[in-house]
Amino acid sequence: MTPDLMEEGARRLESHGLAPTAGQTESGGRNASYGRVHTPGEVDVTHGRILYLEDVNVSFDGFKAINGLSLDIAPGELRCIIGPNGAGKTTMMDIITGKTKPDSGQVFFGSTIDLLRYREAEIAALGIGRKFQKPTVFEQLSVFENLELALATDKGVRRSMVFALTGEEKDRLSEVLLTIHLADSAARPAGLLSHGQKQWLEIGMLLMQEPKLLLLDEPVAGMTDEETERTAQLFLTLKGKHSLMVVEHDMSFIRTISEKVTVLCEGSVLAEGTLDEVQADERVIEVYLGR
Ligand SMILES: Nc1ncnc2c1ncn2[C@@H]1O[C@H](COP(=O)(O)OP(=O)(O)OP(=O)(O)O)[C@@H](O)[C@H]1O
Repeated sequence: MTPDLMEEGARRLESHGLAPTAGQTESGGRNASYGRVHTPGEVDVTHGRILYLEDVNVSFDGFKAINGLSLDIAPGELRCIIGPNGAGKTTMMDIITGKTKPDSGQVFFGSTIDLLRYREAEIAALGIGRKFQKPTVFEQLSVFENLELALATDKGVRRSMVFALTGEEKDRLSEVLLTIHLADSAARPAGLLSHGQKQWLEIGMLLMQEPKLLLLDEPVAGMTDEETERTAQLFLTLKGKHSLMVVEHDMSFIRTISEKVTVLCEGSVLAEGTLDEVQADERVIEVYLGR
């Protein structure tokens, strides 16, 4: 959650006579990228790629966390990223979202938008949404109000306490409530939701901003089997309309949703293909899946 969304949430809570809960977020400083600041232009996907990384390198104190990383994602694709701890998966997402600037390489959104020229908030505004591992929602606000709040930042009306939803926005909010399986819980305080429902709500908050590309970091960690299954269905619904990059360790979840899987290791792509293909790859078995 960006500072401006935090501020807006605090104002909303005050207007309800509620004090903002300290530690509203649990994401350890790695927060979701809300806060669209301007209307995004169209992303040029005529070359069949919504995201394109070429020979990207990042070192931390001489340690190469990302090492000649190249990959691309097609519009509407649902790409799964797997790999051992420390492979560079989070750092790759940090680079795409502008949190970390690489030492060298290219990172393009569509064919024309050079992401390395933009700051984190601007990249969110361009239509790249990021979901961190832990849910980040305003627990004292209702599900509906959380979604409304995501729209408020989208509309650039952070300073106004009250704004009227247009018919189109009401429709979007209703559609998102259905998509995230929370239509029956619209009036519930978010704090009363289960862990899985909070995750869906946060995904819904991103969806309110109509992102073109969604980056999701371990979305089913800590979920029950039923919640994991519902999340798989949710992602399959989102695919096509949005492009998704999903980092996950849960192999049965990946089997349910995946088309193409990329295996990262030591900061670069070790293997790419269907889950069956990468699971049969000796190098992947060696470094990640075990024998
Ligand atoms: N800011 C930083 N400073 C120093 N080293 C870092 C920093 N960020 C990441 N690293 C190192 O870079 C490597 C890649 O880390 P990263 O978090 O991207 O891996 P990961 O694939 O996401 O791992 P995991 O599956 O455990 O989340 C690790 O060795 C990590 O310790």
